[in-house]
Amino acid sequence: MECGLVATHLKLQHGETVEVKGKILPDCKEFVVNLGQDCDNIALHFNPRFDCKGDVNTIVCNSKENGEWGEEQRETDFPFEQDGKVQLSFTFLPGEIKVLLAEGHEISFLNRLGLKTIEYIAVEGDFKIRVLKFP
Ligand SMILES: C=CCO[C@@H]1O[C@H](CO)[C@@H](O[C@@H]2O[C@H](CO)[C@H](O)[C@H](OCc3cn(-c4n[nH]c(N)n4)nn3)[C@H]2O)[C@H](O)[C@H]1NC(C)=O
Repeated sequence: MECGLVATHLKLQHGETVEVKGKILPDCKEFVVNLGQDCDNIALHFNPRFDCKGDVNTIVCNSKENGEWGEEQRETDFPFEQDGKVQLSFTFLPGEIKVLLAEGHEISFLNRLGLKTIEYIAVEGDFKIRVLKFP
Protein backbone atom coordinates (compact mmCIF):
# COMPACT_ATOMS: atom_id res chain seq x y z
CA MET A 1 0.00 0.00 0.00
CA GLU A 2 1.55 3.27 -1.05
CA CYS A 3 2.11 5.90 1.57
CA GLY A 4 0.76 9.37 0.95
CA LEU A 5 1.24 12.55 2.92
CA VAL A 6 1.90 12.24 6.67
CA ALA A 7 2.20 15.10 9.16
CA THR A 8 2.91 14.70 12.85
CA HIS A 9 3.25 16.86 16.00
CA LEU A 10 0.14 18.81 14.99
CA LYS A 11 -1.00 19.65 18.56
CA LEU A 12 -4.54 20.16 17.25
CA GLN A 13 -6.69 21.24 20.22
CA HIS A 14 -10.41 20.77 20.86
CA GLY A 15 -12.39 23.22 18.74
CA GLU A 16 -9.71 23.49 16.03
CA THR A 17 -10.13 22.47 12.38
CA VAL A 18 -7.90 20.92 9.74
CA GLU A 19 -8.77 21.52 6.08
CA VAL A 20 -7.82 19.16 3.26
CA LYS A 21 -8.17 20.21 -0.39
CA GLY A 22 -7.27 18.15 -3.40
CA LYS A 23 -8.35 16.27 -6.47
CA ILE A 24 -9.80 12.78 -6.72
CA LEU A 25 -8.06 10.78 -9.46
CA PRO A 26 -10.15 9.82 -12.50
CA ASP A 27 -9.98 6.10 -11.72
CA CYS A 28 -10.22 6.49 -7.95
CA LYS A 29 -11.26 3.37 -6.08
CA GLU A 30 -10.81 4.87 -2.60
CA PHE A 31 -8.94 7.46 -0.61
CA VAL A 32 -8.22 7.82 3.10
CA VAL A 33 -7.75 10.59 5.65
CA ASN A 34 -6.52 9.36 9.03
CA LEU A 35 -6.48 11.62 12.10
CA GLY A 36 -5.19 10.54 15.49
CA GLN A 37 -2.19 10.04 17.74
CA ASP A 38 -0.12 7.91 15.33
CA CYS A 39 -0.61 5.21 12.66
CA ASP A 40 -1.79 2.65 15.25
CA ASN A 41 -4.07 4.98 17.21
CA ILE A 42 -6.45 6.65 14.79
CA ALA A 43 -9.40 8.64 16.13
CA LEU A 44 -10.94 8.91 12.66
CA HIS A 45 -10.21 6.79 9.61
CA PHE A 46 -12.24 8.55 6.89
CA ASN A 47 -12.42 6.31 3.83
CA PRO A 48 -14.60 7.21 0.83
CA ARG A 49 -14.94 4.12 -1.40
CA PHE A 50 -16.08 4.46 -5.00
CA ASP A 51 -15.97 0.76 -5.72
CA CYS A 52 -13.76 -1.45 -3.57
CA LYS A 53 -13.83 -3.95 -0.73
CA GLY A 54 -17.49 -4.62 -1.49
CA ASP A 55 -18.54 -1.00 -1.08
CA VAL A 56 -19.85 1.31 -3.80
CA ASN A 57 -20.15 5.08 -3.26
CA THR A 58 -19.91 4.66 0.52
CA ILE A 59 -17.90 6.49 3.15
CA VAL A 60 -16.48 4.04 5.69
CA CYS A 61 -15.37 5.57 8.98
CA ASN A 62 -13.63 3.75 11.77
CA SER A 63 -11.16 4.08 14.63
CA LYS A 64 -8.04 2.10 15.38
CA GLU A 65 -6.69 1.63 18.92
CA ASN A 66 -3.34 -0.03 19.56
CA GLY A 67 -3.43 -1.35 15.99
CA GLU A 68 -6.92 -2.88 16.29
CA TRP A 69 -9.81 -1.63 14.12
CA GLY A 70 -13.05 -0.67 15.85
CA GLU A 71 -16.57 -0.96 14.54
CA GLU A 72 -17.16 0.56 11.11
CA GLN A 73 -19.63 3.40 10.62
CA ARG A 74 -21.00 3.66 7.07
CA GLU A 75 -22.38 6.79 5.42
CA THR A 76 -24.26 6.70 2.12
CA ASP A 77 -24.15 10.48 1.70
CA PHE A 78 -21.45 10.48 -0.96
CA PRO A 79 -20.79 13.98 -2.40
CA PHE A 80 -17.69 12.92 -4.32
CA GLU A 81 -16.94 12.41 -8.02
CA GLN A 82 -13.99 10.76 -9.72
CA ASP A 83 -11.74 13.43 -11.27
CA GLY A 84 -13.47 15.98 -9.04
CA LYS A 85 -12.12 18.54 -6.60
CA VAL A 86 -12.59 17.98 -2.87
CA GLN A 87 -12.59 20.31 0.13
CA LEU A 88 -12.97 18.62 3.52
CA SER A 89 -12.78 20.14 6.99
CA PHE A 90 -12.28 18.09 10.14
CA THR A 91 -13.22 19.82 13.39
CA PHE A 92 -11.86 18.16 16.50
CA LEU A 93 -14.25 18.37 19.49
CA PRO A 94 -14.08 16.76 22.94
CA GLY A 95 -16.59 14.03 22.13
CA GLU A 96 -16.50 13.80 18.35
CA ILE A 97 -14.85 14.75 15.09
CA LYS A 98 -17.14 16.65 12.71
CA VAL A 99 -16.43 16.29 9.01
CA LEU A 100 -17.87 18.98 6.75
CA LEU A 101 -18.27 17.72 3.19
CA ALA A 102 -19.44 19.46 0.02
CA GLU A 103 -23.05 20.62 -0.36
CA GLY A 104 -23.33 21.08 3.41
CA HIS A 105 -23.18 17.36 4.14
CA GLU A 106 -21.76 16.64 7.59
CA ILE A 107 -20.59 13.49 9.33
CA SER A 108 -20.05 13.11 13.08
CA PHE A 109 -17.74 10.41 14.42
CA LEU A 110 -17.34 9.77 18.14
CA ASN A 111 -13.94 10.46 19.68
CA ARG A 112 -13.75 6.82 20.77
CA LEU A 113 -10.13 7.10 21.88
CA GLY A 114 -10.88 10.17 24.01
CA LEU A 115 -7.90 12.01 22.56
CA LYS A 116 -7.13 15.43 24.04
CA THR A 117 -5.08 16.47 20.99
CA ILE A 118 -4.67 15.27 17.42
CA GLU A 119 -0.99 14.85 16.58
CA TYR A 120 -1.12 12.88 13.32
CA ILE A 121 -2.74 13.16 9.90
CA ALA A 122 -2.20 10.90 6.91
CA VAL A 123 -3.78 11.19 3.45
CA GLU A 124 -3.58 8.10 1.24
CA GLY A 125 -5.12 6.48 -1.81
CA ASP A 126 -6.23 7.77 -5.21
CA PHE A 127 -6.17 11.41 -4.21
CA LYS A 128 -3.86 14.31 -5.14
CA ILE A 129 -3.56 16.59 -2.13
CA ARG A 130 -3.22 20.30 -2.88
CA VAL A 131 -3.76 22.09 0.43
CA LEU A 132 -3.46 21.00 4.05
CA LYS A 133 -4.47 23.90 6.32
CA PHE A 134 -3.96 23.91 10.07
CA PRO A 135 -5.15 26.55 12.57
C1 LIG B 1 -17.23 -8.82 5.43
C2 LIG B 1 -16.17 -9.33 6.08
C3 LIG B 1 -14.91 -8.59 6.08
O1 LIG B 1 -15.25 -7.20 6.36
C4 LIG B 1 -14.37 -6.36 5.67
O2 LIG B 1 -13.10 -6.43 6.33
C5 LIG B 1 -12.12 -5.62 5.66
C6 LIG B 1 -10.76 -5.89 6.30
O3 LIG B 1 -10.78 -5.49 7.64
C7 LIG B 1 -12.55 -4.13 5.81
O4 LIG B 1 -11.60 -3.33 5.09
C8 LIG B 1 -10.74 -2.57 5.92
O5 LIG B 1 -11.57 -1.57 6.60
C9 LIG B 1 -10.77 -0.70 7.44
C10 LIG B 1 -11.71 0.24 8.16
O6 LIG B 1 -12.58 -0.53 8.99
C11 LIG B 1 -9.77 0.09 6.55
O7 LIG B 1 -10.50 0.85 5.59
C12 LIG B 1 -8.88 -0.94 5.84
O8 LIG B 1 -8.00 -0.26 4.94
C13 LIG B 1 -6.97 0.50 5.63
C14 LIG B 1 -6.32 1.42 4.67
C15 LIG B 1 -6.36 1.36 3.31
N1 LIG B 1 -5.55 2.36 2.92
C16 LIG B 1 -5.22 2.70 1.59
N2 LIG B 1 -4.21 3.49 1.20
N3 LIG B 1 -4.24 3.53 -0.17
C17 LIG B 1 -5.28 2.76 -0.56
N4 LIG B 1 -5.66 2.56 -1.84
N5 LIG B 1 -5.90 2.23 0.53
N6 LIG B 1 -5.05 3.00 3.96
N7 LIG B 1 -5.53 2.44 5.04
C18 LIG B 1 -9.73 -1.89 5.01
O9 LIG B 1 -8.89 -2.88 4.43
C19 LIG B 1 -13.93 -3.96 5.15
O10 LIG B 1 -14.37 -2.59 5.32
C20 LIG B 1 -14.92 -4.92 5.80
N8 LIG B 1 -16.21 -4.81 5.12
C21 LIG B 1 -17.37 -4.88 5.81
C22 LIG B 1 -18.64 -4.77 4.98
O11 LIG B 1 -17.39 -5.00 7.02
